[in-house]
Amino acid sequence: MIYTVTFNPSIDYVMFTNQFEVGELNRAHETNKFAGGKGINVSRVLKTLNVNNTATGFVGGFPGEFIKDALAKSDILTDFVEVQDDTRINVKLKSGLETEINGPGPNIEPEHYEQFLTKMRRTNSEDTVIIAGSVPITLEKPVYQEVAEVLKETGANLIVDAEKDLMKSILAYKPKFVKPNKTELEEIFDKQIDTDQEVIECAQSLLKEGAQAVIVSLGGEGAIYVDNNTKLKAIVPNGQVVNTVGSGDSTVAGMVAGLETGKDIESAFKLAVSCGTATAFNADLAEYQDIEKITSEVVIKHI
Ligand SMILES: Nc1ncnc2c1ncn2[C@@H]1O[C@H](COP(=O)(O)OP(=O)(O)O)[C@@H](O)[C@H]1O
Ligand SMILES: O=P(O)(O)OC[C@H]1O[C@](O)(COP(=O)(O)O)[C@@H](O)[C@@H]1O
Repeated sequence: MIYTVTFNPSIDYVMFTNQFEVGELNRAHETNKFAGGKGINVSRVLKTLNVNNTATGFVGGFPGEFIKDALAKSDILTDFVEVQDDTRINVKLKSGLETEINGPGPNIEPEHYEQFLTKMRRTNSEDTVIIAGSVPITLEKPVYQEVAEVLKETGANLIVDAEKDLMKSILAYKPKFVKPNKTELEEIFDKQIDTDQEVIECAQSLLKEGAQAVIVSLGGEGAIYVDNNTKLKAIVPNGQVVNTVGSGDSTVAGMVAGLETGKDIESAFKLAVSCGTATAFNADLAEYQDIEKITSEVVIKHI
């Protein structure tokens, strides 16, 4: 089974405004609410690609009910730990520019965390676990590392999409791949990255630290894939960007789906970026027909 872990899910409240003035009354002309959080987005796109999976993590209160309900409607299996506090609601403001405010997340009690670890202890070497996104601030333990330690024992495959220290903390556990975006890569290496060669060198450093492969997503510039044998660059088509929230998560989902269905690295990577771009061009996450169309337009080069 494929499991996605979202420690800190969210309702993504997307508001489209014609203009936005800080400190003034602004009115949205359209709003949407989506079940979000990085692992949950991966689950949703995996399901769109007909790859069954189970979403786990912590949910609470009415936003938690909203998320479980949305996933059930999409036939996605869930196995969340229920907490007392409300799951966060993240605001995504689309006013020409994209502005995001993400909440800190609910209180997670030690017994909730223990219940979650028990679920991870039930995985086995046939399973893949994708851990993605931030950790609620009340969960002070090194949870990424602790989960990676459990998975090392059970033999399950690990895939990670998280910021700076969270991602760095698990490299030694040899994740199948990690997916920083360019900004995250710059934060990890504390320097500005301007060229593909610099991206490759940073990715290779992550390989040296233990990652088996690295996908660096570059927004509208596509993405670069690096492992010890292969270096690929994906060029994505131009189109109308509607909402890039979840693009990176969609990239992760496409890669997992590609590998899971036996595609070679190049085809899996092509599917990955096609999912990312199909999401960027849509109000919600990528839809199947759009992914198929964009796949025929993406160009993959060996670099
Ligand atoms: N403006 C865009 N035009 C086309 N594709 C995009 C655009 N922004 C994002 N994407 C697609 O989504 C992927 C992930 O986007 P990126 O912004 O790098 O990740 P994240 O959401 O993690 O910050 C990119 O590799 C690309 O395929
Ligand atoms: O856990 P974090 O880092 O606060 O991120 C959560 C947010 O990221 C998202 O998962 C989107 O992530 P990406 O745009 O990087 O794919 C949103 O659904 C959610 O609001």
